[in-house]
Amino acid sequence: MSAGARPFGERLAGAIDATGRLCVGIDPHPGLLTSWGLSDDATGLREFSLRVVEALAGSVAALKPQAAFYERHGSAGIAVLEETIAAARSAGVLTIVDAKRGDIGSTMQGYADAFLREGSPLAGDAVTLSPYLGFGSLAPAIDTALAVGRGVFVLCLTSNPEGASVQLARSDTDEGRSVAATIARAAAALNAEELAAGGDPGASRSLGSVGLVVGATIGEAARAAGVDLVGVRGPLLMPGVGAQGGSAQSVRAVVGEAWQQVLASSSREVLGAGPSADDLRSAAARAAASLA
Ligand SMILES: O=C(O)c1cc(=O)[nH]c(=O)n1[C@@H]1O[C@H](COP(=O)(O)O)[C@@H](O)[C@H]1O
Repeated sequence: MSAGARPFGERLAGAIDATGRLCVGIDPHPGLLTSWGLSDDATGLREFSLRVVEALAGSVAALKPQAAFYERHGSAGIAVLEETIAAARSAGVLTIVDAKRGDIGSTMQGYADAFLREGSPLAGDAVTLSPYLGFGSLAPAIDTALAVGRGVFVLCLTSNPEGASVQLARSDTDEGRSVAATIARAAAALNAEELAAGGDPGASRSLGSVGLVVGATIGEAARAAGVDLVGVRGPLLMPGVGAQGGSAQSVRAVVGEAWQQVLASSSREVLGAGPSADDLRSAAARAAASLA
């Protein structure tokens, strides 16, 4: 899909309405390449990625290629990531490039140019960002995304157990709020501005283009951290479904009233059903049905 006039949040809401709340991560782990009968090199990576796009386009709301598994193959792997993004665009499925970038503002513009600028071969429809140099340092990426109808997902409450030691810490500079709550409030302010500018300040089903990453495995952490997920008014990318132990039930328990914002994500559990396209589609359909 060519980014442009329609905001990312609106395009994602349309994809969720059409196909359900599932995103499938394209995480070509070496073990998965082997179990699919493919070589652990750029040729195997290409075959794996294009098969996933072909099998799942049209039946999931988004695909999320994990940049790490392309970068480990060097420049040939990055070329495959570019080809995967282009194939998904041609197939009409949204892509979230999982690159988790974050740096000082001036360098952040470089990442924005790579992952969000119109015409960049590494630009999907959205990118994951890490806010631990300060949410404000992400401004060049967020500004670039919003200007061209792309989106971002900012890490807020991650699925890994180590995340809590940083994300639940209380800030000295933001009235004692948790780090996660500070991040969520910053995203909420940007979404309120975007939705108001789009003439849709009140509609509860609208989604802004600044999403948060909230793990499917975090239990009560959003409440403990004082994070108002409904108030964010942006999509909640929820990895951890499947291999990390998360499920539709755990997603519901984490988000409560914010269900309409959920985009649950699963990688290994779906990919492990391959290489047959039918088996991949069945695994994705089972995961999507549990989220209906
Ligand atoms: O940003 C992410 O997608 C992400 C954030 C997070 O908190 N936890 C998390 O697992 N992820 C990513 O989601 C994917 C999870 O893969 P599976 O555990 O195989 O479903 C990996 O690519 C992770 O890097």
